[in-house]
Amino acid sequence: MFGKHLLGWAFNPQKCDNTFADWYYFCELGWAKIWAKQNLFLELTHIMTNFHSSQIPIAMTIAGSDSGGGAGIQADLRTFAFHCVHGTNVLTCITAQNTQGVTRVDAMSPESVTAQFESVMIDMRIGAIKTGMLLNQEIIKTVAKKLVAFGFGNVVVDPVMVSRTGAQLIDDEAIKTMRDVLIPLAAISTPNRYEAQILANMDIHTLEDMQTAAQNIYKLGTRSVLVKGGGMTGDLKAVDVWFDGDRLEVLQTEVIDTNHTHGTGCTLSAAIAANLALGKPRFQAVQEAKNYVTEALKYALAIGKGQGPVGHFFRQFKDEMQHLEIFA
Ligand SMILES: Nc1ncnc2c1ncn2[C@@H]1O[C@H](COP(=O)(O)OP(=O)(O)OP(=O)(O)O)[C@@H](O)[C@H]1O
Ligand SMILES: Cc1ncc(COP(=O)(O)O)c(N)n1
Repeated sequence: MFGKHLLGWAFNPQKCDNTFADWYYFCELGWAKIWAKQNLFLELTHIMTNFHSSQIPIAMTIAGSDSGGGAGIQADLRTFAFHCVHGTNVLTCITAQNTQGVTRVDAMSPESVTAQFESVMIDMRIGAIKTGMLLNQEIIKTVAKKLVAFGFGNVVVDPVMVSRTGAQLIDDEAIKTMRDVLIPLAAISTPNRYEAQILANMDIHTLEDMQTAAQNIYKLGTRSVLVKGGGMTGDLKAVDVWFDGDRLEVLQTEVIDTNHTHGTGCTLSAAIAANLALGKPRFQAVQEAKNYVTEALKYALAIGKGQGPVGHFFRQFKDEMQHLEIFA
């Protein structure tokens, strides 16, 4: 009984309220104490298995691996964990990457992408999916086909096509497929400035441009769109524009003064997907995700020789770790 109550507290998403540290400490300390003092391990394992299948929300990321651990699948899974959402993943490519850039990319085959997707979908109840780096036209088409086959609509499409610095990451054919085939399947699309320029077919320099672009991209068929401002200048860096066919909203936070912004886009879309999996409405999911990214930027990690990653749960450990001087 005692074990049941403790597990209920530790893994109840309603009570979780972003306290990844609570969860961590519970596992590290609480669990060990229970084992040592009461020898209830087998009972707890049994309860946890039942709990897992019935109550923990599950999300999926379809994205690439970042060997440096700052973006891609690695950032997505950490973000899901912070939100107390179990993360599953479909790997689309493997990048050799660090804080200074990408030196090699190996694509997974469309057959592998299909197999990973089906394997998870037929077994678990997925609440929301996010897509990240899909790399090429074949993989984009494969993902779109599978989403349609499973009738899955709770999808956040982060159309990774152009980096925030303006470098094109996928070829023109793949961009066309992203625009014509995948974006129309999205519940929420989250283009950055340069991706929005391509999708909306216009230059973006001002807040008004971001608003017009959001309205144009909505016409592609996505059920809502968030044009992100990280690639803008000045205060607009922290401004995103939302349009869902009805509401045109400007989301603004403080600008965080850091160069260590690697993984912000991945983290934002993963946090939106986690919030959707937790059952939050779309606009609320986006608002809370933006606040989460802003917090993660405050605890960005000055690691490596280049642009370090955002700190996904370091806020929780700030008192213990401040002396290490790792934060940006
Ligand atoms: N310096 C900053 N201060 C506050 N918010 C920021 C800053 N930089 C980016 N953001 C926010 O981070 C989120 C991600 O936006 P961004 O435009 O950087 O996406 P992206 O280009 O896909 O990401 P990346 O740079 O990781 O490729 C947005 O909500 C944006 O407003
Ligand atoms: C594997 C992979 N996926 C995505 C991105 C973009 O990351 P972000 O836009 O969040 O910095 C990246 N650098 N690597």
